[in-house]
Amino acid sequence: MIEAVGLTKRYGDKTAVYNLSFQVRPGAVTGFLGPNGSGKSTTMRMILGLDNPTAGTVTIGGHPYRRLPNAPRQVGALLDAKAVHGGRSARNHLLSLAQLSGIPARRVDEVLGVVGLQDVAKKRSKGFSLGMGQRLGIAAALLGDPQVLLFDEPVNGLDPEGILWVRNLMKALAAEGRTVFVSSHLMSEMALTADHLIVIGRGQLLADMSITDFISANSADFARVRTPDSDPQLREKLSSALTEAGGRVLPEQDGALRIMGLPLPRISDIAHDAGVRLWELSPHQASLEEAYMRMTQGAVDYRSTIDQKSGLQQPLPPGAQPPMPVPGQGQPGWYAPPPPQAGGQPPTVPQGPYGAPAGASPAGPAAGQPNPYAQAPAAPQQPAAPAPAAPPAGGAPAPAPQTAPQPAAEPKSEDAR
Ligand SMILES: Nc1ncnc2c1ncn2[C@@H]1O[C@H](COP(=O)(O)OP(=O)(O)OP(=O)(O)O)[C@@H](O)[C@H]1O
Repeated sequence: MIEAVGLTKRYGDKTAVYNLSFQVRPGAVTGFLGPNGSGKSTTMRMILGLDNPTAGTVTIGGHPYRRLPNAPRQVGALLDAKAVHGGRSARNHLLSLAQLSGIPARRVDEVLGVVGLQDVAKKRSKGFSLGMGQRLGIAAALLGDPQVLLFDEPVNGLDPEGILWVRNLMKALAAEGRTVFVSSHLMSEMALTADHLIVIGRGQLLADMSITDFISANSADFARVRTPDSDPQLREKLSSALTEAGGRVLPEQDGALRIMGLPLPRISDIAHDAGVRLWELSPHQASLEEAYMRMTQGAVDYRSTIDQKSGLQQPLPPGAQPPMPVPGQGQPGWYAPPPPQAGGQPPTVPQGPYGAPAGASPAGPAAGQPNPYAQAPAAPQQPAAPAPAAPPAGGAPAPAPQTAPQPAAEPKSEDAR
């Protein structure tokens, strides 16, 4: 298990991670989500002992990474697939990593087979495609047959077959009882792969819950209603009637209406009473992507000037009400309506492992430390220059950038796959 408690990282004035507490448990794939620059890679580097926390702790199997005995056999990681000596063959790259960690050479051939690179094992990695590089990075992570695995954007550059392979691999690793922690920007992929989600925004915890809970806590059930295209007045009439009855009405891109706050039978009755024929009346639940967008839109650092100026919103139809802002979560867009609760309040969310709300609100400030985000402007910030990669911390032998280690407290079977 990975456990972070009050984890904070500052780079000069920049607070990359603030008071982050979470657990990543074995036997499940835990997705790690957050907008660009929200602190995912920094968190992973701290887990792997590549960066020192400014405050707080993070342990693997109860030990800081650097104190794990034979760490490369306890924890494996893919952080940067490009961090490979391009002049070396895939096999030699893995062999050198194996030698450093006392892993037998036969394991190199095994993992090359697992990731499907056996036929190009003797080719120099500088000729590898992005997808091949990702596979080589995954092979390096698997080398020590670790119980704990961290993957930073593992499906980057992979084709659909490769993405499916990674998905099945993650699930299989978790099914073997391993701890699998994976960051990704692909929500649809996370919805298919992860059992549990940890979501951060501007370095702070936004959610720590199962995918199912995350979607229901951050999205609203809604109905789609479509009136005959030939008569736009019917749409307006229905929109007014539904609004009058207490529903929230938003336009869909295809001309339908999205209705929140009214059950389907009631919508049907209202339409009937108003003399409006319906071509569609269907129940819906927002996708993980919509739920994620809704949760994180207040914590996005980098936003297109086009989005800033015109937004994604469409003009509302007559009688329709704009979505209400949710405290601490920014202004919802048309695709991310507030939950259908009185006053547009955010839903009750499950408690996190430390008693703090694991859902919409960030964890409280660390004792004695001011919250650096307390005064953060709601408006998007100016894009900053890309951050330089953090150097390995201190003088301790750092793991190879893409190959980090695995935890001591959990038993593991050698060559289990
Ligand atoms: N070595 C560093 N020095 C200064 N600032 C840094 C350093 N590393 C990261 N940062 C800053 O910390 C913040 C978090 O960066 P991080 O790379 O952890 O985010 P991320 O969530 O992984 O982003 P992405 O999804 O774009 O990879 C960013 O604002 C980044 O510029």
